[in-house]
Amino acid sequence: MNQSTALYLSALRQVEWQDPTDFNFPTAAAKNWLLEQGSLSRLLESHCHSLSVDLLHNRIVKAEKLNAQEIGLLADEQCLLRKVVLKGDGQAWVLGRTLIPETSMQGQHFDLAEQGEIPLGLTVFSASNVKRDALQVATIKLDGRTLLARRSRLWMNHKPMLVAELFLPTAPIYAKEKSCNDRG
Ligand SMILES: C=C(O[C@@H]1C=C(C(=O)O)C=C[C@H]1O)C(=O)O
Repeated sequence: MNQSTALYLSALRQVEWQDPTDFNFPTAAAKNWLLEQGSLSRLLESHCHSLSVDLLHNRIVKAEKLNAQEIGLLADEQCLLRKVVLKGDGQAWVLGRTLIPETSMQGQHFDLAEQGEIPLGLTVFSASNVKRDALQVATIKLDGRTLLARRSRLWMNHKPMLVAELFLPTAPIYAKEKSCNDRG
């Protein structure tokens, strides 16, 4: 893992999550990205020719490694911790950090521990019963930039996982919006 990825992951762990109703979205487009209820992977796919995943970490963490918010949103049990970088046409767009309780992995049609370099959302949102709740948003100030992040709980066949996503500097969420007076 390179230094900037480690820095981003550390920042994502320390962020102060906010309720979307209290958040000042920088643009309408950013609001749409942050509040996306469907698969973020699918939304990213629609902005590139090829979406790929670099798997950085995929190991079980003990319950004592979870913070109080994570325990409150999930359960006080050991979880699979999955960290990835989602890339659009080779550009690093999103850092994903997902906690999947062991009980959430049981009884699924897919072994989520073996997800590998397939975007998690493509599998989760293929399930018959999926919903997203507890969505929170945040800004992260790093290297003189303000980056956007979100965290939400996904329920796959009534079993929860917690997904945190940091939008990296080249992500399409930051694309300059054509204002009405933009020429061309
Ligand atoms: C949860 C989703 O999966 C995406 C893919 C991830 C992965 O492959 O680990 C992690 C976070 C998400 O950005 C989604 O597409 O909404």
